[in-house]
Amino acid sequence: IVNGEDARAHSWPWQISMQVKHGSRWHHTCGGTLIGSRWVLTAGHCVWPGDVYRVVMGEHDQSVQEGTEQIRDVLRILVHPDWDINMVAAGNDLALLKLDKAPIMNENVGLACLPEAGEIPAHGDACFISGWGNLYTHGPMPDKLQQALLPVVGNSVCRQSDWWGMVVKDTMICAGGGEVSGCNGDSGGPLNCKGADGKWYVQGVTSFVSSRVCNEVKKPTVFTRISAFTDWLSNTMLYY
Ligand SMILES: CC(C)C[C@H](NC(=O)[C@H](CCCC[NH3+])NC(=O)C(F)(F)F)C(=O)Nc1ccc(C(C)C)cc1
Repeated sequence: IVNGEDARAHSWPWQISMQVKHGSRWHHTCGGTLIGSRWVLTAGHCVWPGDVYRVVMGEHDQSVQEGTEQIRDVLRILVHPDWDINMVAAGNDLALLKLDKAPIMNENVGLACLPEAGEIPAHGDACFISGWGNLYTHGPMPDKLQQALLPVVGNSVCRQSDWWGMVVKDTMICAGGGEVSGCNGDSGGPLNCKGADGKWYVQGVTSFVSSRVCNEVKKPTVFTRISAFTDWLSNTMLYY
């Protein structure tokens, strides 16, 4: 996240770190959201055939063993059937990770609330992006979970030619577009939006930013809109 701040520890208890094994070491590669006792939602572009992943929950500072971490292996990976890495603009940038065992739910690890099918966050809705992605383009990753206020940009604005244009589909949410943005490593993480009931809902899965510079003005961070995939999510989690 570019121009964010340290999150208060464990204030987004559904935020997970998806880690990939390189040799004998594990590296954070993407964010994700705990949406079921054994299910994590992340981005399709976070999954590469042949890689081995694990999920770390209850994490805050990745450089410190805080005693709140719970680590699980990934038993099964289900990438959305219409995701195509060569057609990022088509959307469907989703993957479900089934964990080998459910984590213990506590004040540091909990399930996200998901929106009703078809719910579209309004232009100007105050949402927060969270993640351990780069602090600036090609910059370092932080140790502590970052967060940043990222107001929703309605698709009619986001589709303007000097913004994202027709890259933005109905199944996407734009947010930000100023000096604050997601960046590599935030992929797959949540867009946290406060509902009318005062509860936080995860409305989006971080998908892409400008390929020129993460926080390019008029190129908001683009999220996969979860409320457009409620059937796929429930059917997949029910079946596998
Ligand atoms: C240096 C980085 C920031 C480059 C930038 N990376 C990204 O946007 C990556 C992965 C995107 C998947 C496609 N490979 N995502 C992120 O950095 C995220 F913000 F989501 F955390 C990018 O490729 N962005 C991109 C790629 C394709 C498009 C087409 C839809 C035009 C738009 C933006």
